[in-house]
Amino acid sequence: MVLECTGGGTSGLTLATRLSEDPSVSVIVIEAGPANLDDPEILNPALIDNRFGRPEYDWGFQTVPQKFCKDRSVPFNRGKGLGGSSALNFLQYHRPARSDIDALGELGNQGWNWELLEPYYAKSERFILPVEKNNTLTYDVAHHGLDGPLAVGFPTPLSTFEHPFQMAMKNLGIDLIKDPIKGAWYTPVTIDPTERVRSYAANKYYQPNASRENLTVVVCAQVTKIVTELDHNALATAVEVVFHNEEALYTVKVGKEVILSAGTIMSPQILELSGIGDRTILQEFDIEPRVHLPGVGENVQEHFFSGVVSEVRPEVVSELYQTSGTGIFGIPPTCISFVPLATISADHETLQKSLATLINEAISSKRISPSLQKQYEITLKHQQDREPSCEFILWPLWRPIPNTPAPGKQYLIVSTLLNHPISRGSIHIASSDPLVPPKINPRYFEYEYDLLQLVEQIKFARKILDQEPVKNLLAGNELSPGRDVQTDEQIADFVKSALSTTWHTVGSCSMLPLEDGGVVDSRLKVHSTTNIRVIDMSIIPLHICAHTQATAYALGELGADIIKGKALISGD
Ligand SMILES: Cc1cc2nc3c(=O)[nH]c(=O)nc-3n(C[C@H](O)[C@H](O)[C@H](O)COP(=O)(O)OP(=O)(O)OC[C@H]3O[C@@H](n4cnc5c(N)ncnc54)[C@H](O)[C@@H]3O)c2cc1C
Repeated sequence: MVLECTGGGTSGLTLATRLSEDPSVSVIVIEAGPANLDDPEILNPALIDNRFGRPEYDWGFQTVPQKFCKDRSVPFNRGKGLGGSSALNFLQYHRPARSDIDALGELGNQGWNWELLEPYYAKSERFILPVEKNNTLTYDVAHHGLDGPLAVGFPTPLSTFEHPFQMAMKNLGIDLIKDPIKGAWYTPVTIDPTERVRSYAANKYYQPNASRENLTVVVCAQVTKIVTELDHNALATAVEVVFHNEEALYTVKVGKEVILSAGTIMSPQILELSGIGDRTILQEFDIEPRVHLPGVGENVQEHFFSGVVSEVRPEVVSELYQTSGTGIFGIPPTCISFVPLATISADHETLQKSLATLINEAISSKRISPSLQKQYEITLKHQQDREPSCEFILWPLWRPIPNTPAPGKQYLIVSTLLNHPISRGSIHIASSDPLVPPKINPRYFEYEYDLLQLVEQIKFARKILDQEPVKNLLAGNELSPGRDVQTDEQIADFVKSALSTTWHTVGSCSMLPLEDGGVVDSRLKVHSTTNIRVIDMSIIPLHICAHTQATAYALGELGADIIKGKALISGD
């Protein structure tokens, strides 16, 4: 049996490594980027954004101008090379709330719930307990896997910012908790604390198994098309995979299955180039439609990301450098809180009502599909049940957002993420030329509700910075938005200028029933095909309130068991 995995990223290498555990199975991974193995620029965990825009590491995508966000074209970095975005990400690692995973089943995906996925989070993780006793850190070993390939731990040393942040959150009525997901706590990171290197799909899954004879990895090879044959029931079967390498095109015959793991941006592009997608879009680019699947490239969701930046008192900066070597400015952020809107906003009931009204109006005017209606109803219910949808992170300023910092000064940012957005975007081909990047349109703030919620979050981020003991660390100068930005309208205007991607995009190949605009079924097979699956973050149909890498690994693990016939065997 031969399986082709296209995309050697987070889910792709997890999947390929697990599938090739069976010597009777041959696995070929085709990765567009270079191998980049043992590269200190990737391994050094302090270098988190040094590779942005460099084509050997980053696809360097951009969105189309955002109509509801000042026509800005927002940078959309994505990892390129073995490990994919796990080689480029900011290392934070944690699982989502149970309710987010149960929602996958509620949307019609038989068998999907927390009980299904939880063992696969655990299977991928090797949580390494801190060696030094640290009264600041909290964790619950029961929430972690201990024997998986992916080393996960806490950065050492921590700075002296974490404890004040936690205390400020407590003073603001946020529960301090041991582990995810509702409250303030310390996220572990994908750093191997023993080796002090980034732990990612390439060095923890692939490299230890690279000598397997049944595992072949081809790099610098961009898949351009899957060639299919149609049977009398119009079911498509993949027969060849075409890839581009150094100006030439190559073809691999499909042995058994093709699995797309090219990520949320590129998996829909490969499907559309192969004639699987909305026939109208395909015809626009003279691509022969093989399977009419209008959901391809639709239902795209992203965490919206903004924040408040404040100057740190100079003496605090020097204390930090003395006490911890590098202080917070040299370590990845670990202070995270996921909280319900109701906890942070006095206006939450008004907002909830406006969400309910928006849903009702959209239904009665037939502006949204029944599938989207189901998604929105789940989002509203999560709000009412006080499930988390807002996120706050304390970290050093790693880039000016958007005002320019004064030379020689140090800043902190409380970032805030809106994790259950209402706006839905799309990712479609922009050309029949596979080397032309797809058109990425997140449609930020198409629904004003998202803007209103983010404004509330910015106001709460300010409260954190104004709260002791954090306040005492700061010089009192707010760099962004700046103290002259006070009214809701002014904050909304700032948010539109400052909004960034969180690189957590999902949904472009949503796992949903066909009649609900789905692209893959609950066993991750592309609808109306016999041997094409998608296994990466693009299949998540309703966004989770968590960073996404833990889920990308869990999907790779689960996907391997589905293919091996060890999970979701009867579809229930
Ligand atoms: C800058 C950044 C910071 C992030 N920070 C965090 C964080 O701190 N914590 C967290 O949990 N998550 C974070 N994420 C998100 C997380 O890393 C991703 O959600 C996850 O890694 C996605 O996994 P994936 O397998 O879906 O895609 P990827 O890991 O991106 O893999 C896709 C792979 O497919 C390859 N590919 C694409 N097209 C083709 C083609 N045509 N042919 C062949 N190969 C192809 C790509 O080169 C890539 O290797 C971050 C992401 C980024 C980009």
